[in-house]
Amino acid sequence: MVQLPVPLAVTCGEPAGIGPDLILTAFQNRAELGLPPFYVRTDPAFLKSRAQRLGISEDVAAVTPEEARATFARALPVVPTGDPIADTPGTEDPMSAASVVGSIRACVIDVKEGHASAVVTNPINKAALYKAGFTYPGHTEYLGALGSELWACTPCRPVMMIAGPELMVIPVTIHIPLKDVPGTLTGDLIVETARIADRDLKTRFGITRPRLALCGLNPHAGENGALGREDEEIILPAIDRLLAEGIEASGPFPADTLFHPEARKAYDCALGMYHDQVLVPAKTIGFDDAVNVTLGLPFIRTSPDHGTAYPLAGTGKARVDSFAAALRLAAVLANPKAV
Ligand SMILES: NC(=O)C1=CN([C@@H]2O[C@H](COP(=O)(O)OP(=O)(O)OC[C@H]3O[C@@H](n4cnc5c(N)ncnc54)[C@H](O)[C@@H]3O)[C@@H](O)[C@H]2O)C=CC1
Ligand SMILES: NCC(=O)COP(=O)(O)O
Repeated sequence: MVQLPVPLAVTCGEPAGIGPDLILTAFQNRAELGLPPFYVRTDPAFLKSRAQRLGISEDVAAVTPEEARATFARALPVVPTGDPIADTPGTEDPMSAASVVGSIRACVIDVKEGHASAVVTNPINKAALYKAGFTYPGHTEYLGALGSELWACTPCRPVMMIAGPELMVIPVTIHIPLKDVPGTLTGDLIVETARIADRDLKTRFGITRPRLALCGLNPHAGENGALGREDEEIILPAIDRLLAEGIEASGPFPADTLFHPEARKAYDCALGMYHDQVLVPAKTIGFDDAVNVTLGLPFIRTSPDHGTAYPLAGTGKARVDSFAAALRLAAVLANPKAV
């Protein structure tokens, strides 16, 4: 008998967003999209309601994580979170925050307990969760905390990577206000981030000698200090430290000319000093096929590269490509030998 792979655990994300639509569309087209088996942790009645709204007639089955693998061929396996969720596309319900966060935590526990091979998250509305008392800036930071807690390893240092077929990028600082970036950027932060990138690109992505290109912080990478000193005083010494460790780091490069096709041939992954510096080119070049991957964790986590897209929720207009790519990549990273 052919043994099916261990399924992926998928979070519901913000119920008012497009996450539920993506789950249902992906399941409906699982064969054409070449998707590995997965199950979702949410309220099954809510997903049935969204399916009806979208005109998707696939069965939704309430299961345990152990039953999910065998169910996937006939019905969308859903492990109930216990809390009822209202189906109100585009309008968030403050009551759903606990279920959204609980779904993330439960999926990570599933991996720890061997029920799932990896976690794939759907977009959350960060502001809505902050309002409900969620203290982490985003999934990335929360998953780092869960990794440290559940694996009892030295504190996990999660690193955000947006990976597309044409460009892979990492923001060194992640979800912080732009005004705080210069004060947060230190040599240690850059070196730590690049070490994790180097290690995970080798071990998870099979790149033998990852070439990391580091962006400068200031226009023209500081123009020899005339346009800012961080490039010379923080980033350049960090690159020297990385080179001394045998990590193939280069830069600091002016970010405005690092992302055209010819420049991209010279590196495997670009490290930016702040979120938008590298997420703008990554999403511009690969919005539909790029995947958000968290490096530095003791488990695999991927996610689509986009957000909740409220106006599209419940309309059937959300494109499933990035979510499908996130499912496929999670399965590959969780089981590299199967590829
Ligand atoms: N990983 C996560 O949980 C993420 C969550 N967010 C959250 O999403 C919310 C909305 O953020 P925005 O900046 O508006 O980004 P967004 O990605 O939701 O939307 C940006 C634009 O892309 C379009 N779009 C997004 N996904 C699409 C898809 N699958 N198919 C077709 N069009 C799509 C939207 O309609 C909109 O025009 C925020 O609350 C933010 O916190 C944003 C990024 C990642
Ligand atoms: N813009 C991408 C993003 O912010 C994703 O954040 P996270 O929730 O995956 O940490």
